This record gives sequence, structure tokens and C-alpha cells, in this order.
Amino acid sequence: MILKLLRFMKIIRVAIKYGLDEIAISGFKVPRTARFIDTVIFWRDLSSPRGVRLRLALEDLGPIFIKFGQVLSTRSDLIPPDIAVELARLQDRVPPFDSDIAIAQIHKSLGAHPDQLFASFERTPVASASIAQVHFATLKDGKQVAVKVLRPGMKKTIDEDVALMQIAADLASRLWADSKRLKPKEVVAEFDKYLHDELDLMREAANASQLRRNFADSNLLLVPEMHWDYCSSNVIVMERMHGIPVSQIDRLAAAGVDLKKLSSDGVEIFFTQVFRDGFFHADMHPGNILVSIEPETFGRYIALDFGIVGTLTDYDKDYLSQNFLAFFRRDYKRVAEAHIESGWAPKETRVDELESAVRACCEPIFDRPLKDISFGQILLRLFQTSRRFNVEVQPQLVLLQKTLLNIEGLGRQLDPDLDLWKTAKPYLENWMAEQVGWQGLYQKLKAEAPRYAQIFPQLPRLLHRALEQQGERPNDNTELLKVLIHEQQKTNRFLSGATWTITLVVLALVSYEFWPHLTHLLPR
Ligand SMILES: Nc1ncnc2c1ncn2[C@@H]1O[C@H](COP(=O)(O)OP(=O)(O)OP(=O)(O)O)[C@@H](O)[C@H]1O
Repeated sequence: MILKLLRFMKIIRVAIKYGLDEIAISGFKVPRTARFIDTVIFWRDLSSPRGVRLRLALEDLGPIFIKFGQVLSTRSDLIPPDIAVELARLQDRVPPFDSDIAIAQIHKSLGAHPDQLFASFERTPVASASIAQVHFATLKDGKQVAVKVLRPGMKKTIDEDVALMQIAADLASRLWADSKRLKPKEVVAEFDKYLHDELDLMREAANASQLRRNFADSNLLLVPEMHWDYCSSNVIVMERMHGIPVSQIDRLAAAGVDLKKLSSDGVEIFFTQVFRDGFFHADMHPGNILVSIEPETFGRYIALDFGIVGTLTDYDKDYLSQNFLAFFRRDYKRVAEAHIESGWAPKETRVDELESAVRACCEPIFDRPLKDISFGQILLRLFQTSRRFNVEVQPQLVLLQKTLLNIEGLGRQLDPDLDLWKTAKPYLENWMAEQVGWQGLYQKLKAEAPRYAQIFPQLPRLLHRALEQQGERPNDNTELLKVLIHEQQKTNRFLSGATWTITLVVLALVSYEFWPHLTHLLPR
């Protein structure tokens, strides 16, 4: 209890030191004089921009708060851009934990000491972050592996820090005028879930495995193979990958990698994940991407760190493709209609109002050449506009928008002339073609065929049952049901006639064929 109190006091002290109250004061329901008193009581230097102060405060509060800032930085639909940019700079590189602790964690989780499990194990970690750290090792069969080990005691630390965040969020939602829009309690609850998901490394391993399967036949992306026999919630062991970090452009160029191709490959991989699989790696910062220079996989991307993935339903894909295509045709009416048709915007929304809001935010983007247009920016603007019309933006789409910005940033670093639209358009059009017209109908029928095959034989029984129930509950459809019964009886008569005919023909054929063999069995 005393420890909790001390921690809470520290949060208050840090908040005052960096003037976090000052950041929020514009939204608080407090008198203006409070600002004056605040300045008199706490002497402090508040000359740095608010985003910088918030970032420094989170760094001061430790790894869980740093992670919170990182996650918050992705909610560009919620927080102002200046703060989002600063929070995105948060680094959760922390001092590694003692190797003996990592070894004990591996021993406890996998049931044996690393000396018994591996042919060799590097005690010094290759990387260390707030939740986990990575060691290299070699399996007894000679395979090189990376061992990701969860920091011990994380659950307790997370629970305690999140409990304090919940108190702060509760206070904010009572006092802060802007809390209705920013929903601090919901944001903390979402973060809590996110952290607990990250605590289970098995989830990460499963994500990697799914992505690897999705790209098994592709020559664009490599994903490390998981060694399931050595995986648990606290430790995962995977194939060690070799490559050049994608941010080291000079090294890539010196190795002879085609940067233009690499750039468009990145976009192709992303759109394949989104529109073909509906499953995408959503933590695409340059630290998690390498490029292979091994002769047999030269120039392929290597993805690492699968803690955050996004999944999209057909509905989401439809939303994305409709909006992008309509946007590039400058058909803002269609954008507005798509929002209302899909139920995103309330039904009573006026199409013309939404249309003109979308036009106002998107039209300036067309001032630039097509190759300079950012898909991520378009989505962000759409989300911001939609919010004014009471549209709740789905978290998976926010995740997608943030990943899209990462991919674009990366792509343009590799090739400043990257034309995103040219690379992405075929994917969007393909998806649309698959959804509508004969191709769409065929695809849907094909997907549903196994279900129909199951349902068809049951039709007479289902119909019979429905009729019985109708008999109990008379309604307006009785006439229609009579017709259906009549049709069904006709079908039954036809089927039974056909069955008898076929049976007789088969019997006749059999008798004809076997008659000579049967005659000697007859009594003479
Ligand atoms: N399979 C692998 N092969 C080679 N190196 C790896 C592998 N997995 C991880 N690493 C190295 O360890 C680093 C950290 O890995 P990873 O990103 O998975 O950990 P993390 O704790 O989630 O870090 P962060 O959250 O900061 O991204 C990578 O940047 C890479 O250098």
C-alpha cells in the first residue's frame, strides 16, 4: 500500500514537473485563476512544446508509461498531431535484465537449462525492450535461433501501473471537458488489454506462423520459422534471420539491392496482406524490418516482431477499397454514401453535408502530383471528418492507417518517386472486381458451395418443419407456403418416379447379365 502511494506521489510529482496539468488545463473545468496560482506555486520551466514535455514525463515514469505513449502515438484519430509526432519518438530501449534472470526464466518455462537445451547460448542479449529481450543461440542440430524472453515480474508491474492509470483516467473523465471525445477510461482499458496480449509470447509466435504461411509461396517476404517445441508464453525460439536493417540505405545500395524495387515491393506486400489476407503486420517500424542479402533470397524483406497484427473483415476491405477508389475519382458523393450505406455514419446524416465536408478536407490533397499523395493522410483526414459526423472509427482501421503511414514513409525513403497509387490500384480494383459482377458472384458461390451441399439435402425436412410451425402460427404467408408444398410434392413425386424407374432398369440389366448363372440354381 505504501509502495502504491509512493508511486502515485511520483506520478503527481512528474506531472507537475513537466507541466502536464498545464497541457490539459485548457480542457479542464477549472477557473482561470487556477492557472495563475499554478504558476506561482510551482516554479518550473515550461518553455518546451507540450508534446516534448509529455514525452519526457513518460520517459521519467518508466517502461509501462513509455509503452503507453507509444500506443497513444498511434491513435492519431484521438490526439493532436504535434503530440502524436513527439510520442512516436519514444524509445523503449531499456537496460537489459541480468542474463542469469533470463536463463532462470528459460529454465522455468522450457523445463531445462539453456546449456541442456542449446548447443550454445549467447549470454549478452542482442536487444532489450520494456517487455522482452532477445538472445541468440544455436540448437543442437546446428540451426541458429533467436530466443525472445519475457521480462520476469512484468504482470505485477503492469497491473500496478495500469491501476494508477485507471485512477488518473477516472479523474480526467470527471473533470476534463474533452473527456467525452477522448474517452480516457476506454483508452486505458484498451491499453491494458494490449499489454496483457503482449505478455503472452505464444500469441506473437502464432501471428508469425500465420504470416509465414500466408507468404509461403511469395518471393517478397521472409518470416522466421517458429520452433514450437521451444515455445511457451514466456519464451519463444525462432529461426535467426540475417539481413541489413532497412533504414541503412547506404549499406543496402552498396550491397547491390535495387532500392526502387524494394520500395514498390514494400507496398505490394502491404496491400497483399490487407486485401488478400485481411491480416497485416502492424508494427512496421524500420527496426523490425531487415533486407536479405543471402544469394538465394537476395533483396527480400524480412519481418520481425509480430506482437501487433491487424485483422480486417471483408466489410473493412470493402470500406477501404470503395473509399480509396471514389477518392481518386474525386467522387466525394460516393465517399459520403459509402459511409452511410455501411452504417458507419448515422442513417439520418445528410449525404450532401458529409460530401461537402469530405471534399473540403480531401480536395487540397489533389494539389500535389499523384505520386506525392499519401494514402495514410487521406485515411486520417477521412477519420477526422467522419468523427464530426459521429462516426466511431474502428481500431483495426486506425491501426491500418498508422501502418500505411509507416509503409509510405519507408517506401519514399527508398524511392522518392514511388507512385503509391500506381502500385496499389490493381489491388483495390481486383478486390472490387472480386466483390461485384459475375466474378464476384462466382467467387461467392464457390465459397458457399460446401454449405449449400450440406443444406440442400435437408431442404425438404426444413420445409416440412417450417410448415408445421406455420400451421401452429397462422400468418399472411400461408398461400405462399401452400404453393411451396405443392411444388415440393411435385418434386417428391418426380424423384420417387425417377428412383423407381432407375431401380427397375438396373434390376433388368442385372437380371439379363446374370440370368445364365442363375438358371442352374433354379430347381429342375
Ligand atoms: N528472428 C530474429 N533473427 C534475428 N534477429 C532478431 C530476431 N528476432 C529479434 N531479433 C533482434 O532483436 C531485436 C528486438 O526484437 P523484437 O523487435 O522482436 O523485440 P521487442 O522486444 O518486441 O522490441 P521492440 O518492442 O522495441 O520492437 C530486433 O530488432 C532484432 O535486432
